[in-house]
Amino acid sequence: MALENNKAMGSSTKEILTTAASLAASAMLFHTVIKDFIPSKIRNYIFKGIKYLHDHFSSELTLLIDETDEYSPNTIYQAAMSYLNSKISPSVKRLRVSKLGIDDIKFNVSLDRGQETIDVFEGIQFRWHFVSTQMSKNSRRYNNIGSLQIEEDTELRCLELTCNIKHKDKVFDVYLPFILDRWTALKNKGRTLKLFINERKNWSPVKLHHPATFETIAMDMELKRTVMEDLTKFVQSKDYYKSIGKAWKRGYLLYGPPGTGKSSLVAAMANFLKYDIYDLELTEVKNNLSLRGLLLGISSRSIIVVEDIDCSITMDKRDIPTKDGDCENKTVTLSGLLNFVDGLWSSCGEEKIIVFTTNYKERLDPALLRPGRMDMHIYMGYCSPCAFRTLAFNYHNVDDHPLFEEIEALLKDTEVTPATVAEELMRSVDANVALQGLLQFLQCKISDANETK
Ligand SMILES: Nc1ncnc2c1ncn2[C@@H]1O[C@H](COP(=O)(O)OP(=O)(O)OP(=O)(O)O)[C@@H](O)[C@H]1O
Ligand SMILES: [Mg+2]
Repeated sequence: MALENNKAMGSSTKEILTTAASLAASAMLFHTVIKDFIPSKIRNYIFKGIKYLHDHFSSELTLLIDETDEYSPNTIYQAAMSYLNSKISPSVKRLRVSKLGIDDIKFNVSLDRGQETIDVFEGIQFRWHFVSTQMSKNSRRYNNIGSLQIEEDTELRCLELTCNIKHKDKVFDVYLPFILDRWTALKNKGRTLKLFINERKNWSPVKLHHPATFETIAMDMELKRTVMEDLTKFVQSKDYYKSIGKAWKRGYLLYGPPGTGKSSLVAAMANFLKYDIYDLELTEVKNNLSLRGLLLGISSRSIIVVEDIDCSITMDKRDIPTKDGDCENKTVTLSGLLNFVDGLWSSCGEEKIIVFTTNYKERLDPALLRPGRMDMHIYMGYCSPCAFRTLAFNYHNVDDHPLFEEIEALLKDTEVTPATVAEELMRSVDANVALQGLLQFLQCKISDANETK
């Protein structure tokens, strides 16, 4: 449209465009010459004028793609960042290099802040510029629901996409959808799952290589089937959640003694659903405001796990009002966490699973156990005969053995965790030796218990 306008305007417009372009090109030189003679306020004023002229007559279209859309990650930004990693022009002089795991053969190379790269797509040239702005410490602003937010040292990251304005339709109809499709395909196809850990206010990813699957988890068969069905139903229920007006998320509370497979079950869930895990260490989080920032930075299709919830949260402290009346949080509180779990924040972004684990369910605040808060409570108990068979198969590939009957009878009489049974089974690569060792271990344990009675 803009191009047609230019044509209609004829050669005089072309002259203006050329003038504006050369004005902009001379700006740098101009800046160098005048900076010693003209005060900065007047200088800025002159530059704003030149920029206005340039923008007004320019035939370029620039799209700004912010990292976050209000409080949720911006999918276009994520897709474009991933796309650009494979499109960096040879002329780019500054790159960021990382490696997700020690055994990863490939380096992840990405643009550094301030760098530009050119992508040619279907013969059209697109210029990408990675812009980063540091917001000053303790900036205060009101959010869209009118409450005061205090933000510290925020970095605003943004991608600028520039092309000729005549390609505007192509950008929206073809180029950006292509980048998004590529990203979705990459995310779903044989990708390595990630485990995110919170360090101060940010999430740091490492590769998730946990081998646990629902096949290897030793637990009651019926319970295992119920959990798997519940997860499958959840991922297929997008429309259902929408129709009942609920955020598309599900909460699980895993409880039981140490070494019964709670963390392993979380890994099995992630491997089953192909979801990333966000391991939220609450003791590392300064206050509810930081917690909110972290939670809002979590992508959809992920599992948020808070381990040992009974130890990691302040149950009794509440928000402490400051002198000037603002409600500034001094610590992470249960109310802050619950606000997220079933409050408005959790509806930003979709498809999330929240898992809390604890060794002591009875120590949890009743607010956390209230009906409807955690959708499913899963007890991970001591090793049952059925769980033992799974472990024997995991470690020695045996599904029957003459010692099974005796071991299973002893397991009914004593409390041994699957972790302990697994440890005994790993003592030898020979199944006969390992099972004999386990049998002796159980016999000793029971006779010790009888002696102390
Ligand atoms: N139910 C189980 N099925 C298979 N392996 C298990 C199971 N429970 C424990 N294990 C084995 O024991 C190890 C420790 O288990 P895990 O860390 O999952 O227990 P946990 O319940 O999370 O313990 P904690 O309460 O101390 O965090 C696992 O790496 C796994 O090898
Ligand atoms: Mg654990």
